[in-house]
Amino acid sequence: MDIKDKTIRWGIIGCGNVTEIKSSPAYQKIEGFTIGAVMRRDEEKAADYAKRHGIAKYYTDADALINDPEIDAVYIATPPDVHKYYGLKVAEAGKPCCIEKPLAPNYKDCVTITEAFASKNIPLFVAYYRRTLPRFEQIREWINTNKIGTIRHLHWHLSKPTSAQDLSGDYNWRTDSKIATGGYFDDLASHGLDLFVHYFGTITNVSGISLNQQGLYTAKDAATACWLHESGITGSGCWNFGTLEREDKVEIFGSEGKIVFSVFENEPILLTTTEGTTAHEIAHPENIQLYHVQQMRDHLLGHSQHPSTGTTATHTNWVMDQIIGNEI
Ligand SMILES: NC(=O)C1=CN([C@@H]2O[C@H](COP(=O)(O)OP(=O)(O)OC[C@H]3O[C@@H](n4cnc5c(N)ncnc54)[C@H](OP(=O)(O)O)[C@@H]3O)[C@@H](O)[C@H]2O)C=CC1
Ligand SMILES: O=C1CO[C@H](CO)[C@@H](O)[C@@H]1O
Repeated sequence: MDIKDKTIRWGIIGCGNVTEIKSSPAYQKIEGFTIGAVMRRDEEKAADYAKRHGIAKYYTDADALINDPEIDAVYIATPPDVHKYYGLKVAEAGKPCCIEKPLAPNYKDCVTITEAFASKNIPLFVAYYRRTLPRFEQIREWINTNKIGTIRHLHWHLSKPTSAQDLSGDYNWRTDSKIATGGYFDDLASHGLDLFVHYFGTITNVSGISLNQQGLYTAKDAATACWLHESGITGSGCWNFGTLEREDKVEIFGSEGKIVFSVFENEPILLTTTEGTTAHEIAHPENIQLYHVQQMRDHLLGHSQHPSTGTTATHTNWVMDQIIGNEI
């Protein structure tokens, strides 16, 4: 039976934090999608998750989920170090796939994953859901309709205090250099950089400085960079994970105005034009991946093209590797 004629049954590999509210409920809410099974290595937690979310089957073996004939598509929501391992198996099984961000810990692995799906002409989506959120699409509309004139430059400053977990020395995959060379940069800066490419196109030149200032974990904790989009717009960024105060501020500078917003916080967007400054509150859906999931459904039905694919996410990893200094 053609995928277009039936409800698409998703299997989820890795059912941790991101899936609880942000993603899984969206897969159950969108008409034409359902969740057929989940998998994680801890059986008790897998069973508990399936029960709480009303999912019929759970596995501790990913191969069993991937090859289950009652599973049509697979969402990989594990930490990034095993995205390639599972992604290649899903491509081999010939099933559409969505992989959490970042697509992999480095650009090379992203290329391998993306080519595996492309060679079989199977859709590969990546959960950079900001590309589908009304709040960020409103900004894109202002940019594209020259609301602030010709765009010249953008700057993003993201900083966070050292957390109790960072100080405790307890294991955290987000700051393990074997999983994320750039630490919280990989985890968080990826979202904004991906969004800037969505707004302004491919980045052709980028240089960065990155290091570990605090010595609290193996990953890096500080980075700064400048770059050029193919459109001629310049960008700069600064990410630091050991400051007194939290800050998350993007400024887009145009010839006739400015847009100020935050990537993670829900403060109003400030739009300055020659007529003054206005504040705009645009709420997110309860399950923040809702429109991303809806657009995967529309893509699979052949109605529209999803904005976040293996190809777009691979470019984001290329930019990140340039900044963090991973070998390309
Ligand atoms: N788009 C977004 O807003 C967000 C995206 N993310 C991304 O989602 C992914 C997961 O993050 P998060 O949910 O916070 O992580 P968690 O640590 O909360 O959960 C990870 C899950 O993956 C499972 N897992 C870990 N290793 C393996 C493995 N080798 N095989 C199978 N399952 C495994 C764990 O279960 P077990 O140990 O039992 O196997 C657990 O269920 C990351 O890529 C992250 O960057 C995260 C948060 C927000
Ligand atoms: O991608 C992400 C978005 O935000 C979360 C925190 O607020 C992160 O932990 C996460 O990995």
